[in-house]
Amino acid sequence: MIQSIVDLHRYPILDTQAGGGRSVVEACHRQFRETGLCMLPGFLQPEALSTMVGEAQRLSGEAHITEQYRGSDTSTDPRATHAKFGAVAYDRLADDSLLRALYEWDGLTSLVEAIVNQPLNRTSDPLVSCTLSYFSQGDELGWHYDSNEATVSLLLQAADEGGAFEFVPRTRGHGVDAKEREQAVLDGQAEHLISPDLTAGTLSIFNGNQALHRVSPNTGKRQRIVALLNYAAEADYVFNEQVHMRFFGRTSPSMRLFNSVSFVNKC
Ligand SMILES: O=C(O)CCC(=O)C(=O)O
Ligand SMILES: [Fe+2]
Repeated sequence: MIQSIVDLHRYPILDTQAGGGRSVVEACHRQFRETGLCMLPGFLQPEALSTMVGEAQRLSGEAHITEQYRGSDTSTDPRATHAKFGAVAYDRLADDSLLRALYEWDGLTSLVEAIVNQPLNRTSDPLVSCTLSYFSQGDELGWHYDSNEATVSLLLQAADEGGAFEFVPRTRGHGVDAKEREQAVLDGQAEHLISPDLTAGTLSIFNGNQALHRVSPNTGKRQRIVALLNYAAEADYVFNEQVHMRFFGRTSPSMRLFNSVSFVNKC
């Protein structure tokens, strides 16, 4: 099954202790240690990528649009963060969804753990564990930090103009004057900005809790679609209700049923 999802020729990660798998992990770990960002282009098999895009497009109509000006863990500078994009929760992925299968594959958790060199667990959140974000024309996710130890994203469809992922390594952390660096980033003067030309099917792993990063405004017509796969150091981690409400406009799977029933009644 997993061989029809992940390109195991390019990334022989069934065994990360020996041979090619070990080399992949070592190279990724080095990238992650040096910059806090590691990318695996062409991680998905082309057919799996188009199946995932198909599922994401089928679900796009029910994306909850979130718009906010400050996240819960933004920089010290009040100019951060404007965010507007659509989000679909984990419970909307089909039982036979390839994205769900990839997230629930223990081999991926082991790979991420090896790259970041820290024990991690998939989160137990019925909504946030693995989500889809949709950036339509004009949407963006302004400069921010994440609260997770490590963020894993899988780009399913790139924008045709704008919608770029930008990342400033080690904006904050030990012995760093975060305020000065954050201001430079927000002034457009960041010294070490990384702006990779991400292609669809790329898996990225980054320490978004130490590096300011953003998705620049999508100025093109094509929707940018990205899957976010969440992990936590603690077992059975569940995000709080504020996060659920902000991204999905509901707090639990049953609320969705309740909302759609009341919606039908109003029609
Ligand atoms: O869409 C992306 O590539 C990054 C998303 C992100 O930074 C986030 O959801 O916190
Ligand atoms: Fe982020």
